[in-house]
Amino acid sequence: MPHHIRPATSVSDPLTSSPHLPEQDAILVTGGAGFIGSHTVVQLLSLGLRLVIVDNLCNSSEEALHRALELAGNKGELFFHKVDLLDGAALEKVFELYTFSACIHFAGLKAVGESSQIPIGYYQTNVTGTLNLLQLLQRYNCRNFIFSSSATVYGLPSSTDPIREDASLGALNPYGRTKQYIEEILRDIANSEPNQWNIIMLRYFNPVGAHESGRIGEDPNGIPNNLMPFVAQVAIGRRPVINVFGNDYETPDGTGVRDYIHIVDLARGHVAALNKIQSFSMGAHTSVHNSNGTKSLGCVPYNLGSGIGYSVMDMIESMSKAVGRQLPYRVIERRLGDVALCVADPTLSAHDLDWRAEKTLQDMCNDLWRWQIQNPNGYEARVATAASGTEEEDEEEGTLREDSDVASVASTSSASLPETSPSTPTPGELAPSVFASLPVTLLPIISTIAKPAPVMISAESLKAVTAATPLVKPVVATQVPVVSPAGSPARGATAC
Ligand SMILES: O=c1ccn([C@@H]2O[C@H](COP(=O)(O)OP(=O)(O)O[C@H]3O[C@H](CO)[C@H](O)[C@H](O)[C@H]3O)[C@@H](O)[C@H]2O)c(=O)[nH]1
Repeated sequence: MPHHIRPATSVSDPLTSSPHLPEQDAILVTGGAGFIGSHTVVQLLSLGLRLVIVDNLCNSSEEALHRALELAGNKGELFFHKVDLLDGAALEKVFELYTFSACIHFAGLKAVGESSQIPIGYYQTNVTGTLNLLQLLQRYNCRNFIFSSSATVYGLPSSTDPIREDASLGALNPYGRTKQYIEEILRDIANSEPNQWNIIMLRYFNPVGAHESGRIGEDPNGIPNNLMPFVAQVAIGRRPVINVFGNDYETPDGTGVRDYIHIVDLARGHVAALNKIQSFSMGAHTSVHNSNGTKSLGCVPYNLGSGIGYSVMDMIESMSKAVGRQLPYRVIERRLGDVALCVADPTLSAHDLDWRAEKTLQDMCNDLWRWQIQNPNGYEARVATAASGTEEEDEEEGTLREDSDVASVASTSSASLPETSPSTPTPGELAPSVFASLPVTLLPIISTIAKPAPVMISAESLKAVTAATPLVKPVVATQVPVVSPAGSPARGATAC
């Protein structure tokens, strides 16, 4: 039975508020408990949508889903299945339970360094996992798909200009190549069934920050690879000093420049993409055609970035402002594979998706700090691990403590918390329940997909029921590199 996103009242609807779904349909969200996934879930729930989350929780916490539902004011519906995408049989059980109108695919592994050490694991998890998912989507006739791609697919920028979607691709590591290959696969699939697929590939630049409530945020495993989670852990006192990877780049202050984007802006980008897909799904019912004459969107990449570049020193300065004291840093050698600058040209997203990044750098830092100070060890489920620390972490901190080459001394005691602005979920239509007979609870969680009929359990018993599932970390993003003197954002960019 074909499923379509319910047409809005007219094609010219701005479609910015709430994508409407047929009454019995749901949106499948893979990796929905991860950093980008959970923030997107808040946006979608706030619109009253029905979501089915599939996540193996290897790098995420179900607690994020509980909090997401709270943040959405208990709007919408959320069903969670702890399933690994490599377990095709378990995944199919999920497809047997619901009718999906669209899928947002976040799940995957995302650590650049690790991907060079275990490339087979990365190709298997990211590429094979995606193929399993796509096979089922095709079999169950859902051809509306949003993919978490990454600016990493661009590889080494050929110039210092902001990067457009038509730039050449050339990922530099196995992680990036999994994203690039999946993009190619998606193009092939769209071409194989003309006028049927609506696929949007969102190329994330550098997502940072947290929900403004401080309730959900990034909770990396072990030592953070990315700049801002590391900075936040220095701010909270879990690590002694920020390492600045080189200050001899061709940038205004010599440190690397990137296009940082607030996680909530990024999450809104997924709603914008869903709206775009909805308009084409509508086209299937009407005489609306794409500009190239086709009735479907096909497969289109969009950059999700601000178009503004900030240096590492800009980030440290803004985070210091958020925290209320100068954070300690030291300059060390460049990190292998880093580029000087990488910034998005967000023109196409603004034009086609009616989406723009709205939040400021200070918003990103204030919100990140709020999350970090309210959740010093991340989500509750990880407290035990974080508190004991890994051997690697202890070793590193020991080394760093002896290092005197720091710009200032960390002191968490003077930490200040930025003012909290209450979350204001977008009002939206409450979707009817998939299972009308089931009581609506705070978080209807279906834990067992081994049975054909869903079993709803309480949030409290969730951990007991969600036994072991190996594999995959939920996704997150990616990025790439532009420039500005400290505190003054540069539109676009110049050197690489
Ligand atoms: O401890 C750190 C971490 C990072 N940096 C610097 O901070 C900037 C941002 O680094 P991130 O690691 O936060 O982000 P990247 O842009 O390097 O990495 C992103 O882009 C990569 C591809 O280029 C991958 O996609 C990766 O997953 C994604 O996070 C870079 O100039 C980097 O050199 C530091 O100085 N110190």
